[in-house]
Amino acid sequence: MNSYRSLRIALLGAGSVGSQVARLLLEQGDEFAARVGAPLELVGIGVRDIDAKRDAPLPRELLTTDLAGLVAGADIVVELLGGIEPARSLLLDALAAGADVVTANKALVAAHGPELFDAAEIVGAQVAYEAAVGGAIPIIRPLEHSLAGDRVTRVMGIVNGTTNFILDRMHTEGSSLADALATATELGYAEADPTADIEGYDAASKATILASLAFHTEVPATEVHREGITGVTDAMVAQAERSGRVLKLVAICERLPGDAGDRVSARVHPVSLPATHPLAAVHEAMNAIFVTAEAAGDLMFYGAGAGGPETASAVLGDLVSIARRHVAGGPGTAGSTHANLPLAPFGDVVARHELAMSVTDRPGVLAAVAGLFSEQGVSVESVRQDPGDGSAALVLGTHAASEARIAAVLEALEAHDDVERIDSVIRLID
Ligand SMILES: NC(=O)c1ccc[n+]([C@@H]2O[C@H](COP(=O)([O-])OP(=O)(O)OC[C@H]3O[C@@H](n4cnc5c(N)ncnc54)[C@H](O)[C@@H]3O)[C@@H](O)[C@H]2O)c1
Ligand SMILES: N[C@@H](CCO)C(=O)O
Ligand code: NA
Repeated sequence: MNSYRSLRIALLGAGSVGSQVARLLLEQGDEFAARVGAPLELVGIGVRDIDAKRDAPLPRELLTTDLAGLVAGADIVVELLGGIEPARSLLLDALAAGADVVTANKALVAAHGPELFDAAEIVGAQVAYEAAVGGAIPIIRPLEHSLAGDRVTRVMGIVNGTTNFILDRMHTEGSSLADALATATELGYAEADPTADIEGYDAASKATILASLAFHTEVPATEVHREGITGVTDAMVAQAERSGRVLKLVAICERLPGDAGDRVSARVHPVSLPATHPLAAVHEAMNAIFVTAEAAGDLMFYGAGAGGPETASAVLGDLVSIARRHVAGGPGTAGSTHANLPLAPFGDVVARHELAMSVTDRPGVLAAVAGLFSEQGVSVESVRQDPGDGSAALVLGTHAASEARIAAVLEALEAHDDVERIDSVIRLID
């Protein structure tokens, strides 16, 4: 090993992920030093309550409630607090002082990534956030580095473990959404406020990050169309199973070609996948991300998207890589927004849809309903009708149609006297 001075590491947060990062750094210090070429000195761990119970026992003398003091003088700040403030301000202070930053905070990177990256660029520092998407799965680095010479056309993935766990339990055990969420929370997958998971906010943050990286375009979180899983019913699960399909919450980031040039779309919503689709085999809280690039073709990244030690793996990978640059020198790398492609409105996105509805059970209703589809230029691919007691359950599958046209069909259906209720709308993936 050369004689490079030790690097001062400040760790903010000792929760599920932070306590594991601290444990591994302390347990494997010699190995990290060998890999980096300099000792990594954990100078302190910023916590809220020194006496709180932790997942891993940590040396009391390292714990401090003075987070601002800890950040000052650090070479690398590892932020594992979660939330926007005080994480944002602490990291901006760290960057202003020339420190590098590692974070797992997808909410922060999605909402304030450009602000952090700009602050880093001013001083030549780095911001690394591999753990923010797909937990342990290497996905940020592949998009930023390995695929830097290719043109990515689509990123589609299961990026929220909690909702995947819930939908999986609804399919495999007939669990209710509420029961499955309670289990996911007990297992430590869910966010502190699980609304972020089940309403799709967490996945939307990840979609923002993935789309921005994949397409070299700033994609604000507010531009990501978002639907969670609270509208997914037992009946929809049963319906999907009857068709040999599985419901999953996915993030889709696409480059949409058009006459006026390419545009970018990022969205999060449930989809119905054939049971044979590779993403259908992603069970429990696992994550998987499909990347399609022009030259590389299809790539799939699979692994643990949540969990303390798993996420710590990605955090420590970033830490080692940043620490190596300190020792070896050379420029840092960062994503770019040079392409700056326009964003496509959600209405322009095209998909096959399946609409289930309850209609009056009388002759001519099917033709009337089908007519509403054709009036909006939506072509019906399949129709199934189950007669009921005075009303009939109708399931119509469409050919690929824009979201705007489907929205118009739904409006017309809702206004139609013979349509009692729209039971569900789900997008189909082939
Ligand atoms: N847990 C996972 O599986 C996972 C996976 C990927 C990313 N992440 C991200 O990693 C980050 C940490 O997640 P976690 O699961 O460890 O959360 P956590 O809630 O278990 O830990 C956060 C810790 O930070 C502390 N904290 C928060 N604000 C503080 C403040 N102002 N001062 C001092 N301490 C403060 C909390 O007391 C808590 O101990 C989050 O950004 C999360 O989104 C977590
Ligand atoms: N709540 C998140 C944690 C990992 O980001 C999930 O369920 O995937
Ligand atoms: Na990752």
